[in-house]
Amino acid sequence: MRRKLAAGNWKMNGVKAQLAELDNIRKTHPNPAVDVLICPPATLLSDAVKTVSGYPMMIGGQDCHTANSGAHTGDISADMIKDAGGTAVIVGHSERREDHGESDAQICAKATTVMENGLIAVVCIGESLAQREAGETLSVIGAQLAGSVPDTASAAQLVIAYEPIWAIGTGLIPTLEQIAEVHDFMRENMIQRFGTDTANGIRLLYGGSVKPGNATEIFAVSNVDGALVGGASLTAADFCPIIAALEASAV
Ligand SMILES: O=C(CO)COP(=O)(O)O
Repeated sequence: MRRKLAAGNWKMNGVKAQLAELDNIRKTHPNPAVDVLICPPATLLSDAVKTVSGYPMMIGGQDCHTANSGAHTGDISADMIKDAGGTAVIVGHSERREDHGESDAQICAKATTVMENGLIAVVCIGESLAQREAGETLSVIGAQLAGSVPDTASAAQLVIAYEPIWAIGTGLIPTLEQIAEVHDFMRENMIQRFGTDTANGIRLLYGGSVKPGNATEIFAVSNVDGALVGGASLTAADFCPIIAALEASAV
């Protein structure tokens, strides 16, 4: 039904030498049984696409503008990412929301542009520690889903990544029960909005301190269809065991 997805977000890490890690992933997993996506910094997009030529790995962007072109110094568009050979774009990462003040409405507009360009939008949502401690997690997630996911979304072009802000880069992860609660909530929310068929095709990823050591237990959680991995996607040595754990969970 849903093909599992192991996604890596390199964030602002990597110069050309980093592309060797894509080769290493390819050598270790020549024929992955799950979808694999790496989102390098924009400067490496074209070279990353060339590096994985002939290998079933998707390459994506980490953000894009809402427009396809125009007077927006420093921004890149979904059209440019597509032109470079990318097939997916992360939108609404909490680091973009925080560093650049991005709102749900802007993220929704970005996701719409990504989909209009025929690419997959990986829409990120997640609560802060203060929101979790205040018992607001599900209401925050519900509001972010309502505000950031376009009405026009199709299952094939939408991936949602649940990334609790306090779990990103901290080594902390929610309990498995907490992950299940949010993922079940997200699935139900999508069913209410898009109907069962579409909702059951949307991949829901968990992100935040996913490592080789915790991947297997996270992938066994209800409605977790893969991971969006930051730090542990930077080396094949860390990312390949995560791919393997996802493959094992898929059988
Ligand atoms: O933000 C993340 C992926 O987008 C998660 O980052 P870490 O895996 O480094 O915690």
